[in-house]
Amino acid sequence: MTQTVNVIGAGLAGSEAAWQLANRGIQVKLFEMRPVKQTPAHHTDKFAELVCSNSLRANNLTNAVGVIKEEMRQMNSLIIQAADRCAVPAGGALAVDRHEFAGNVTEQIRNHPNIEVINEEVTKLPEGITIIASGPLTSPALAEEVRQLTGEDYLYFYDAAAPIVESDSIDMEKVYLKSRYDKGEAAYLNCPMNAEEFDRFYQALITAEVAPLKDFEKEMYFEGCMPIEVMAKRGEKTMLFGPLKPVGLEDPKTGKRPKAVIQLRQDNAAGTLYNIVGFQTHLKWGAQKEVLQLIPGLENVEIVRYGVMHRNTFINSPKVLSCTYQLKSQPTIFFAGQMTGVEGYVESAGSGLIAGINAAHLAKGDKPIRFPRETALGSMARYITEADPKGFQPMNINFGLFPDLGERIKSKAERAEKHANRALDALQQFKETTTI
Ligand SMILES: Cc1cc2nc3c(=O)[nH]c(=O)nc-3n(C[C@H](O)[C@H](O)[C@H](O)COP(=O)(O)OP(=O)(O)OC[C@H]3O[C@@H](n4cnc5c(N)ncnc54)[C@H](O)[C@@H]3O)c2cc1C
Repeated sequence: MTQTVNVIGAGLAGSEAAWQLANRGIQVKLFEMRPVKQTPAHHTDKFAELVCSNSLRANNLTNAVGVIKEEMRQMNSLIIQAADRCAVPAGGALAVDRHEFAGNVTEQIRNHPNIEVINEEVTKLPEGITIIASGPLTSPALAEEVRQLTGEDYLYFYDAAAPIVESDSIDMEKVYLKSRYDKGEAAYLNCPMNAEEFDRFYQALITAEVAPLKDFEKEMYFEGCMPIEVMAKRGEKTMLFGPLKPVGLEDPKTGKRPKAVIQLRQDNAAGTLYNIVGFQTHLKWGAQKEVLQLIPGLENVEIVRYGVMHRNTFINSPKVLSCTYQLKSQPTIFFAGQMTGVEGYVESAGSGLIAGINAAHLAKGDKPIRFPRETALGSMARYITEADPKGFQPMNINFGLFPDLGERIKSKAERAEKHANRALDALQQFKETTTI
């Protein structure tokens, strides 16, 4: 008889895992604590809520994260299908209307006959096969359970989220619509700065007041989600080669390249909201407004959501997990999502996809399967479980994911598609020769 599988957390990973299980005929109990108990970063009661950027990043085969998306499409991924349905213009990226997207995922999960949603906080692990997908903001009681289960000390660090502003409040005379190197449609609003404007903005940013960090938590940032003020303090060049990079963003009015450019990305389908790209911040709210108002075009900006910072919890995957996402010491327990140390919406969902498939195998009395190393999904699973466990750091979302595939794609950009196609062929062959 097949067993029921518990999934804890209806975020990107848990929703995908539940979907994969349910579509394989497995009964799923999906536990989600929101809205009974909120996390410090979520705002709604919807599943798969995107807490910061509304972009799922590159959507083409010349980028590793584009390859994993394509693999997930071919694996009937709930998250990627919903994203495709709710896409908003974003050049070569797959960005979504976050409310439509989360609404879509929630509806499909709630309407699935094999999924029972239980709105409560899990404080003790349930009996039976269980996928823990409670994310970087796992509630403290469950985090303690997991700590005891894995016998490992947790690593904590901070992540940051960027502010969202009203498009009505942007001075459209001063900004221009363009994607870098005119790739894809012109999807970004660009705020150009000359040397003087940049200098004023830069000085304000490095001297602005930062919200206090709690004593017991170590100040440690993810490179890919580093607060803008922390980056600025590393030197102005760090910003000019980072999120304020002007190359490929010449001002159409002058034909010239500004000293710096701040980009805004559409955040909802109606186009009434924009988020400030790469502008995660831990500045005090008043200071945030003052600094943003120094950006040309944003002098009268209305901020609908300020940048925030919060804790991130993850396990030492190379020590405790196998590449099937099972706990080595207790194979009926799976981990998925950011808890495993993957970072990013798509990567989290991708690990949920594999954990869901494997938990379904186990529930039916079959052996879990290992995705081939050649595929992006398999490459990611191997990386996080085969990395050096000493000082294990979650993966950086901006620097390409998969050390194998990701690096090959980056270093040999002109042959990227060939590498990507090899990954997709490997997946195809895997599907033809294995019962997935
Ligand atoms: C502030 C912030 C900004 C980020 N910015 C980006 C970004 O811009 N781009 C990007 O790609 N990635 C970003 N990330 C990373 C990305 O959000 C995560 O990788 C992704 O959401 C993780 O998916 P997940 O399913 O593991 O966790 P989540 O999506 O967080 O889902 C976990 C779910 O578990 C629930 N839960 C927690 N504890 C319990 C419990 N005890 N019982 C029941 N339910 C519980 C939570 O309510 C939540 O719904 C960011 C993360 C954070 C926290």
